[in-house]
Amino acid sequence: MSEEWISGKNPVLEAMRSGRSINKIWVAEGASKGQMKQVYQLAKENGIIIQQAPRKKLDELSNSQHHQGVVASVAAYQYANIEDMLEAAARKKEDPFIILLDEIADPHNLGSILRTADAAGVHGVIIPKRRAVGLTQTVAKASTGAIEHVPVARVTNIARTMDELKKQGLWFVGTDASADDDFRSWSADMPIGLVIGSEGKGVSRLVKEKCDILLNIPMVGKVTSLNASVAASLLMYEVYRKRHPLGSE
Ligand SMILES: C[S@@+](CC[C@H](N)C(=O)[O-])C[C@H]1O[C@@H](n2cnc3c(N)ncnc32)[C@H](O)[C@@H]1O
Repeated sequence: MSEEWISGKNPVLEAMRSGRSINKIWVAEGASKGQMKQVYQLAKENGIIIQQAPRKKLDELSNSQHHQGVVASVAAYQYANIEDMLEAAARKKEDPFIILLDEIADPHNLGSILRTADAAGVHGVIIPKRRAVGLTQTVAKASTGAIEHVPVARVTNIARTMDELKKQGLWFVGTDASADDDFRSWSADMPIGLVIGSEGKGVSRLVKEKCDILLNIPMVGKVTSLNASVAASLLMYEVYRKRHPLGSE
Protein backbone atom coordinates (compact mmCIF):
# COMPACT_ATOMS: atom_id res chain seq x y z
CA MET A 1 0.00 0.00 0.00
CA SER A 2 1.23 3.49 -0.79
CA GLU A 3 2.28 5.50 2.27
CA GLU A 4 -0.43 8.00 1.40
CA TRP A 5 -3.17 5.64 2.54
CA ILE A 6 -4.19 4.28 5.94
CA SER A 7 -6.87 1.62 6.14
CA GLY A 8 -8.77 -0.20 8.88
CA LYS A 9 -10.83 1.19 11.76
CA ASN A 10 -8.14 1.34 14.46
CA PRO A 11 -5.37 2.75 12.25
CA VAL A 12 -7.68 5.47 10.93
CA LEU A 13 -8.95 6.32 14.44
CA GLU A 14 -5.36 6.46 15.72
CA ALA A 15 -4.30 8.70 12.84
CA MET A 16 -7.07 11.15 13.76
CA ARG A 17 -6.29 11.00 17.50
CA SER A 18 -2.61 11.70 16.90
CA GLY A 19 -3.46 14.82 14.89
CA ARG A 20 -2.09 13.48 11.61
CA SER A 21 -3.12 15.58 8.58
CA ILE A 22 -5.87 13.65 6.85
CA ASN A 23 -7.09 14.79 3.44
CA LYS A 24 -10.24 12.71 3.33
CA ILE A 25 -11.83 9.50 4.63
CA TRP A 26 -13.76 7.01 2.51
CA VAL A 27 -16.30 4.81 4.29
CA ALA A 28 -17.99 1.82 2.66
CA GLU A 29 -21.66 2.41 1.93
CA GLY A 30 -23.84 1.06 4.73
CA ALA A 31 -21.00 0.85 7.29
CA SER A 32 -22.10 2.95 10.24
CA LYS A 33 -22.14 0.67 13.29
CA GLY A 34 -19.73 0.06 16.20
CA GLN A 35 -16.34 1.72 15.82
CA MET A 36 -17.48 3.34 12.59
CA LYS A 37 -19.56 5.73 14.73
CA GLN A 38 -16.31 6.88 16.36
CA VAL A 39 -14.79 7.39 12.92
CA TYR A 40 -17.69 9.69 11.99
CA GLN A 41 -17.57 11.49 15.36
CA LEU A 42 -13.80 12.16 15.35
CA ALA A 43 -13.86 13.19 11.69
CA LYS A 44 -16.61 15.71 12.48
CA GLU A 45 -14.66 17.09 15.45
CA ASN A 46 -11.55 17.50 13.28
CA GLY A 47 -13.33 18.93 10.24
CA ILE A 48 -12.32 15.95 8.08
CA ILE A 49 -14.50 15.15 5.07
CA ILE A 50 -16.04 11.68 4.92
CA GLN A 51 -17.22 10.30 1.61
CA GLN A 52 -19.31 7.16 1.31
CA ALA A 53 -18.34 4.86 -1.53
CA PRO A 54 -18.91 1.28 -2.72
CA ARG A 55 -16.57 -1.30 -1.10
CA LYS A 56 -14.96 -1.89 -4.49
CA LYS A 57 -13.73 1.72 -4.53
CA LEU A 58 -12.12 1.20 -1.10
CA ASP A 59 -10.47 -2.02 -2.35
CA GLU A 60 -8.94 -0.01 -5.19
CA LEU A 61 -7.81 2.90 -3.01
CA SER A 62 -6.12 0.71 -0.41
CA ASN A 63 -5.03 -1.95 -2.88
CA SER A 64 -6.47 -4.66 -0.58
CA GLN A 65 -9.73 -6.05 0.77
CA HIS A 66 -8.71 -5.77 4.44
CA HIS A 67 -9.76 -2.17 5.01
CA GLN A 68 -12.76 -2.98 7.29
CA GLY A 69 -14.81 -0.45 5.37
CA VAL A 70 -12.65 2.59 6.04
CA VAL A 71 -9.71 4.11 4.17
CA ALA A 72 -8.05 7.48 4.82
CA SER A 73 -5.91 9.54 2.51
CA VAL A 74 -3.23 11.12 4.68
CA ALA A 75 -1.14 14.13 3.75
CA ALA A 76 2.18 13.11 2.28
CA TYR A 77 3.53 16.38 3.70
CA GLN A 78 2.83 18.39 6.83
CA TYR A 79 0.63 21.46 6.69
CA ALA A 80 1.85 24.75 8.09
CA ASN A 81 0.01 27.44 10.02
CA ILE A 82 -0.63 30.96 8.84
CA GLU A 83 1.14 32.64 11.78
CA ASP A 84 4.40 30.99 10.68
CA MET A 85 4.01 32.50 7.21
CA LEU A 86 3.54 36.00 8.64
CA GLU A 87 6.52 35.51 10.95
CA ALA A 88 8.69 34.36 8.03
CA ALA A 89 7.82 37.58 6.18
CA ALA A 90 8.58 39.68 9.27
CA ARG A 91 11.95 37.93 9.74
CA LYS A 92 12.88 38.83 6.16
CA LYS A 93 11.60 42.39 6.73
CA GLU A 94 9.24 41.94 3.80
CA ASP A 95 5.55 42.73 3.39
CA PRO A 96 3.69 39.41 3.58
CA PHE A 97 2.91 37.83 0.22
CA ILE A 98 0.46 34.95 0.56
CA ILE A 99 -1.45 33.07 -2.13
CA LEU A 100 -5.00 31.86 -1.49
CA LEU A 101 -6.30 29.13 -3.77
CA ASP A 102 -10.08 29.06 -3.97
CA GLU A 103 -10.71 25.34 -4.60
CA ILE A 104 -7.93 24.38 -7.00
CA ALA A 105 -8.62 20.71 -7.80
CA ASP A 106 -5.85 19.71 -10.22
CA PRO A 107 -2.69 18.43 -8.45
CA HIS A 108 -0.54 19.56 -11.38
CA ASN A 109 -1.81 23.11 -10.98
CA LEU A 110 -1.11 23.12 -7.23
CA GLY A 111 2.36 21.65 -7.77
CA SER A 112 3.15 24.17 -10.45
CA ILE A 113 1.91 27.07 -8.26
CA LEU A 114 4.15 25.87 -5.40
CA ARG A 115 7.09 25.69 -7.78
CA THR A 116 6.66 29.31 -8.90
CA ALA A 117 5.76 30.45 -5.36
CA ASP A 118 9.14 29.16 -4.16
CA ALA A 119 10.95 30.92 -7.00
CA ALA A 120 9.11 34.22 -6.56
CA GLY A 121 9.56 34.43 -2.77
CA VAL A 122 5.95 33.83 -1.69
CA HIS A 123 5.69 33.34 2.10
CA GLY A 124 2.95 30.74 2.01
CA VAL A 125 -0.07 29.25 0.27
CA ILE A 126 -3.53 28.81 1.80
CA ILE A 127 -5.94 26.17 0.51
CA PRO A 128 -9.41 25.11 1.69
CA LYS A 129 -10.02 21.73 3.34
CA ARG A 130 -13.01 21.00 1.13
CA ARG A 131 -13.35 20.61 -2.61
CA ALA A 132 -9.63 21.14 -3.18
CA VAL A 133 -6.57 19.02 -3.78
CA GLY A 134 -4.26 18.61 -0.75
CA LEU A 135 -0.55 17.85 -0.49
CA THR A 136 -0.38 14.56 -2.36
CA GLN A 137 2.54 12.78 -4.00
CA THR A 138 1.37 14.01 -7.42
CA VAL A 139 1.48 17.59 -6.13
CA ALA A 140 4.93 16.97 -4.67
CA LYS A 141 6.19 15.63 -7.99
CA ALA A 142 4.73 18.51 -9.99
CA SER A 143 6.30 20.98 -7.52
CA THR A 144 9.76 19.47 -8.21
CA GLY A 145 10.69 19.76 -4.53
CA ALA A 146 9.16 23.20 -3.84
CA ILE A 147 6.61 21.47 -1.57
CA GLU A 148 9.44 21.15 0.98
CA HIS A 149 10.05 24.89 1.02
CA VAL A 150 6.71 26.67 0.60
CA PRO A 151 4.47 26.44 3.68
CA VAL A 152 0.90 25.38 2.85
CA ALA A 153 -1.92 25.92 5.36
CA ARG A 154 -5.37 24.37 5.11
CA VAL A 155 -8.39 26.30 6.35
CA THR A 156 -12.05 25.48 6.81
CA ASN A 157 -13.29 28.68 5.20
CA ILE A 158 -11.31 30.93 2.84
CA ALA A 159 -13.66 33.94 3.24
CA ARG A 160 -13.39 33.84 7.04
CA THR A 161 -9.60 33.49 6.83
CA MET A 162 -9.54 36.63 4.67
CA ASP A 163 -11.46 38.54 7.37
CA GLU A 164 -8.91 37.44 9.97
CA LEU A 165 -5.93 38.35 7.77
CA LYS A 166 -7.42 41.75 6.95
CA LYS A 167 -7.09 42.54 10.67
CA GLN A 168 -3.38 41.78 10.31
CA GLY A 169 -3.05 44.31 7.51
CA LEU A 170 -3.31 42.13 4.39
CA TRP A 171 -4.92 43.47 1.22
CA PHE A 172 -6.73 40.94 -0.93
CA VAL A 173 -6.23 40.93 -4.65
CA GLY A 174 -8.71 38.79 -6.56
CA THR A 175 -8.10 37.71 -10.12
CA ASP A 176 -10.60 37.32 -12.90
CA ALA A 177 -10.29 37.56 -16.66
CA SER A 178 -13.30 39.90 -16.72
CA ALA A 179 -12.17 42.21 -13.88
CA ASP A 180 -11.98 45.94 -14.71
CA ASP A 181 -8.40 46.68 -13.63
CA ASP A 182 -5.34 45.59 -15.60
CA PHE A 183 -2.70 43.84 -13.46
CA ARG A 184 -0.02 46.12 -14.91
CA SER A 185 -1.59 49.12 -13.14
CA TRP A 186 -1.10 47.52 -9.71
CA SER A 187 1.70 48.83 -7.48
CA ALA A 188 1.93 45.64 -5.32
CA ASP A 189 3.47 47.69 -2.51
CA MET A 190 1.29 46.33 0.27
CA PRO A 191 0.96 43.14 2.38
CA ILE A 192 -0.69 40.89 -0.22
CA GLY A 193 -3.17 38.04 -0.25
CA LEU A 194 -3.40 37.01 -3.93
CA VAL A 195 -6.53 35.00 -4.69
CA ILE A 196 -6.58 32.48 -7.55
CA GLY A 197 -9.84 30.78 -8.50
CA SER A 198 -10.67 27.20 -9.33
CA GLU A 199 -10.23 25.67 -12.77
CA GLY A 200 -13.98 25.45 -13.39
CA LYS A 201 -15.74 28.22 -11.50
CA GLY A 202 -13.03 30.79 -10.89
CA VAL A 203 -13.07 32.85 -7.67
CA SER A 204 -16.35 32.28 -5.80
CA ARG A 205 -18.78 35.18 -5.34
CA LEU A 206 -18.30 35.52 -1.57
CA VAL A 207 -14.50 35.44 -1.83
CA LYS A 208 -14.63 37.99 -4.67
CA GLU A 209 -16.73 40.31 -2.51
CA LYS A 210 -14.07 40.17 0.19
CA CYS A 211 -11.32 41.23 -2.22
CA ASP A 212 -10.06 44.82 -2.04
CA ILE A 213 -9.06 44.87 -5.73
CA LEU A 214 -9.91 42.66 -8.71
CA LEU A 215 -7.34 42.40 -11.48
CA ASN A 216 -7.33 40.98 -14.97
CA ILE A 217 -4.44 39.79 -17.10
CA PRO A 218 -5.33 41.09 -20.55
CA MET A 219 -6.07 38.48 -23.19
CA VAL A 220 -6.29 39.32 -26.88
CA GLY A 221 -6.99 35.84 -28.27
CA LYS A 222 -10.11 33.74 -28.56
CA VAL A 223 -10.01 31.71 -25.32
CA THR A 224 -11.64 33.28 -22.27
CA SER A 225 -9.21 32.46 -19.45
CA LEU A 226 -5.68 31.33 -18.69
CA ASN A 227 -4.78 28.16 -16.85
CA ALA A 228 -4.92 28.85 -13.08
CA SER A 229 -1.25 28.09 -12.48
CA VAL A 230 -0.18 30.22 -15.45
CA ALA A 231 -2.25 33.18 -14.21
CA ALA A 232 -0.86 32.67 -10.69
CA SER A 233 2.70 32.63 -12.05
CA LEU A 234 2.25 35.84 -14.05
CA LEU A 235 0.87 37.60 -10.99
CA MET A 236 3.54 36.25 -8.64
CA TYR A 237 6.22 37.57 -10.97
CA GLU A 238 4.39 40.89 -11.29
CA VAL A 239 4.76 41.22 -7.50
CA TYR A 240 8.41 40.17 -7.75
CA ARG A 241 9.02 42.67 -10.56
CA LYS A 242 7.41 45.54 -8.63
CA ARG A 243 9.13 44.67 -5.35
CA HIS A 244 12.55 44.10 -6.92
CA PRO A 245 12.99 46.53 -9.80
CA LEU A 246 15.97 45.73 -11.99
CA GLY A 247 19.12 47.22 -10.49
CA SER A 248 17.62 47.59 -6.99
CA GLU A 249 19.72 44.75 -5.51
C1 LIG B 1 -9.25 28.67 -15.54
S1 LIG B 1 -9.50 30.15 -14.70
C2 LIG B 1 -11.21 30.07 -14.26
C3 LIG B 1 -12.13 30.21 -15.38
C4 LIG B 1 -13.54 30.29 -14.94
N1 LIG B 1 -14.38 29.68 -15.92
C5 LIG B 1 -14.00 31.71 -14.65
O1 LIG B 1 -15.07 32.04 -15.12
O2 LIG B 1 -13.36 32.47 -13.95
C6 LIG B 1 -8.76 29.86 -13.12
C7 LIG B 1 -8.27 31.08 -12.42
O3 LIG B 1 -7.11 31.60 -13.06
C8 LIG B 1 -7.07 33.01 -12.90
N2 LIG B 1 -7.15 33.61 -14.25
C9 LIG B 1 -7.22 32.94 -15.41
N3 LIG B 1 -7.21 33.81 -16.45
C10 LIG B 1 -7.10 35.05 -15.92
C11 LIG B 1 -7.01 36.36 -16.47
N4 LIG B 1 -7.00 36.56 -17.76
N5 LIG B 1 -6.93 37.40 -15.62
C12 LIG B 1 -6.90 37.20 -14.28
N6 LIG B 1 -6.97 35.99 -13.71
C13 LIG B 1 -7.08 34.92 -14.51
C14 LIG B 1 -8.27 33.39 -12.04
O4 LIG B 1 -7.87 33.36 -10.71
C15 LIG B 1 -9.23 32.26 -12.35
O5 LIG B 1 -10.18 32.11 -11.34
